[in-house]
Amino acid sequence: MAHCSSCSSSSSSSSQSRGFCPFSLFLFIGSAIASVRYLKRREQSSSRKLDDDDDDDDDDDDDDVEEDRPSPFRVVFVLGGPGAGKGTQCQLLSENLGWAHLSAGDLLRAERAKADSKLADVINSNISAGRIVPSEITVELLRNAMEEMYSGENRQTKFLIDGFPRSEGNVIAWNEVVGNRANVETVLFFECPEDVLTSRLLERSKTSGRVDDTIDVIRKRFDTYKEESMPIIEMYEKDGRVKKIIADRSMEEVYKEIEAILGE
Ligand SMILES: Nc1ncnc2c1ncn2[C@@H]1O[C@H](COP(=O)(O)OP(=O)(O)O)[C@@H](O)[C@H]1O
Ligand SMILES: Nc1ccn([C@@H]2O[C@H](COP(=O)(O)OP(=O)(O)O)[C@@H](O)[C@H]2O)c(=O)n1
Repeated sequence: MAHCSSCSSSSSSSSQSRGFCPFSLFLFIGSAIASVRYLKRREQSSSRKLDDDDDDDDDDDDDDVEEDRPSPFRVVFVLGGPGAGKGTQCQLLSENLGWAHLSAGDLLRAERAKADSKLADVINSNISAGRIVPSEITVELLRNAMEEMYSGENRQTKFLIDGFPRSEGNVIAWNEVVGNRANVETVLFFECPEDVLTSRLLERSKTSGRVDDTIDVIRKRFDTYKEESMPIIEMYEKDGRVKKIIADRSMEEVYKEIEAILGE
């Protein structure tokens, strides 16, 4: 057993001769308790790791999102008709305020463009028809992008999610896959008359190279928006998370309003 310096200095010879020092005993018991606690913790963490490994088959990626993340991701959904200016504003906001911009449409187009993508056909057929791509595809792309940005150098935790959720299926898939690991703080709703949207989209079509920026598909996208996306915006309006943005104004005016909202 170790001897403490206070005992040794005051009565070293007597304590050594008796082989007992109360302070040393105290230290010994303290370190024994600490060792037992340490071993217990090690045991718990290794059995937890095994559980995780077992879970990997069913629930593999959930652990990646949660791993040592202190609090839920902060999310703002950005909704509104095609051409309302969602992408334009998100781009500005991410440059100036540090929110990451994730566009559901951009992620789908990027997946479609991959040479080896098995999803290219299904994504393409839906986008070309102005319909909603199956929700599990879109949510998976979003979830992967969020994880990637969180694991990157910046440890990104604030996301502007542009063009999502656009249907009941989108909401259900989000709740299943991301759920309470993200806190949807606000829903920005860009309101803009249809004739303005049409002229913006036709203007954009001159340079966008998008297969869906043609008048026929634009009309179909408006129908999809009214039938599937508007009910989702109304749902969020009821729970008080919607901030309506009058989008038929200059880019600067729209930007200032949103900047004030996100800066609150
Ligand atoms: N406030 C605005 N006023 C005029 N044109 C705009 C405005 N905001 C965006 N645009 C233009 O309208 C088109 C559609 O904008 P975009 O941001 O791509 O919309 P969304 O992402 O909602 O489809 C783009 O060509 C963009 O440059
Ligand atoms: N949540 C989403 C977002 C986009 N999409 C598809 O991607 C297309 C383009 O969406 P986008 O957000 O890039 O473009 P805008 O319609 O807002 O201009 C949509 O018309 C849908 O076909 C989807 O299926 N689900």
